[in-house]
Amino acid sequence: MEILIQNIKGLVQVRDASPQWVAGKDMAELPVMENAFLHMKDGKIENFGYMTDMSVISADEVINASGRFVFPSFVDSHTHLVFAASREEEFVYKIKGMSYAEIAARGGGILNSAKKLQQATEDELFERAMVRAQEIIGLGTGAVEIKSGYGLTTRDEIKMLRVAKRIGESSPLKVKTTFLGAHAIPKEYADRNDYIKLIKEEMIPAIAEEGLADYIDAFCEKGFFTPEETEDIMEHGKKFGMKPKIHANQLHISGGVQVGVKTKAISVDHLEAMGEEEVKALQNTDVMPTLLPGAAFFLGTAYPPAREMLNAGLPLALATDYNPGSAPCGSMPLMLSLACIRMKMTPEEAINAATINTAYALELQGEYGSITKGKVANVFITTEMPSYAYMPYAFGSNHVHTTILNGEIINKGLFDAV
Ligand SMILES: N=CN[C@@H](CCC(=O)O)C(=O)O
Ligand SMILES: [Zn+2]
Repeated sequence: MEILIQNIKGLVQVRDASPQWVAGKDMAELPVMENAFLHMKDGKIENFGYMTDMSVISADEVINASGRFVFPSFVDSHTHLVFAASREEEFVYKIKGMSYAEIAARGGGILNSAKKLQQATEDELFERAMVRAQEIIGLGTGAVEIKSGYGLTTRDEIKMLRVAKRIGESSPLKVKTTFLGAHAIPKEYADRNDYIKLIKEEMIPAIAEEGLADYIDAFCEKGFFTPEETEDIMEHGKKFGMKPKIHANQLHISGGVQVGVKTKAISVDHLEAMGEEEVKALQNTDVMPTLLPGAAFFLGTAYPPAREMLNAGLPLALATDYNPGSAPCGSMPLMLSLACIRMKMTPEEAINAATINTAYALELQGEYGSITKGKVANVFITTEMPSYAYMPYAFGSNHVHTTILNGEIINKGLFDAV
């Protein structure tokens, strides 16, 4: 299959040689080629350039993108896409003033999702998660990380990860999986060490045996897992080939950032509660700080101090955290808007954060996250818009018009019939 997109108003995130990531001041630079063409062949980006330099290309499909922009598909590097049911009853408790921690302490929150997930079959979970997978494809996402963490028994954690893997096999999404058995301690464990022992001695070996997880995660937070426990679990996971990616500093300065640095995590995610020491700890490391503004928006907590982190020269990634408890939304375009509006990131910084830097956070920067020859042909064409900054500016609408994943047209002209 060969696709040619021509007369592109702006080809966004074009890079001849893709960097590992972009950090600090460099995040303000977003390379955009105006009046461009993009040629995709056999699932890969074959060539791109200015229309004035285009030679004759005989493609199976020729798309005229005049007035529209072409972006590399978003990489959403943090989701809990597999869950059994929504939790809007807790949404109402929150509206009435109860905090996330109070709801969790009363058996709501993660434990509530675990109860529902344990009752669902693998096929039921798969069907429900596939609906979400289709939804995020329509919102411009092409690669996604999916965590377990609502199973909390060996059987159910495995069930979740099998479903996550099946999504990667049954949809055009590139999927990476993360084992998050250390999401919460189930109520039946009078001694928390017994649950941690189960994670280390039973869950991790069984999951590794089936090759179900690329990464290992823990919710390092007051009332969940301590920094010492997190470190112990991360180190154990590493022995089984799972690299750390940690839920850190969401509600408090939890020590999660430092554990991430110490255990050489690929990313530390959330970072709503950051002090100077945490920012410093991340400097000169390979850890990608990943911000999840959908959770701060939904829970009404402080937003991560993005500008301070950028001023300190750090790279930033942006992901949705799509989950039923703290961020029931898988829209990467909305994350761009929240990053700009609430965290004072510029559109250029936000787009870099949601493409090349999230690709790094999934170790996919060699194949995804930019328009670079030889990378996977994962792109979307926008609706007609005056500039690429219109994408985060005009929040709440879907500006993704046509989705191409692995060099195949997935959704075309979603709004043409409207
Ligand atoms: N913070 C921990 N885990 C999820 C929320 C889980 C839930 O409430 O179901 C998060 O990333 O926000
Ligand atoms: Zn999360």
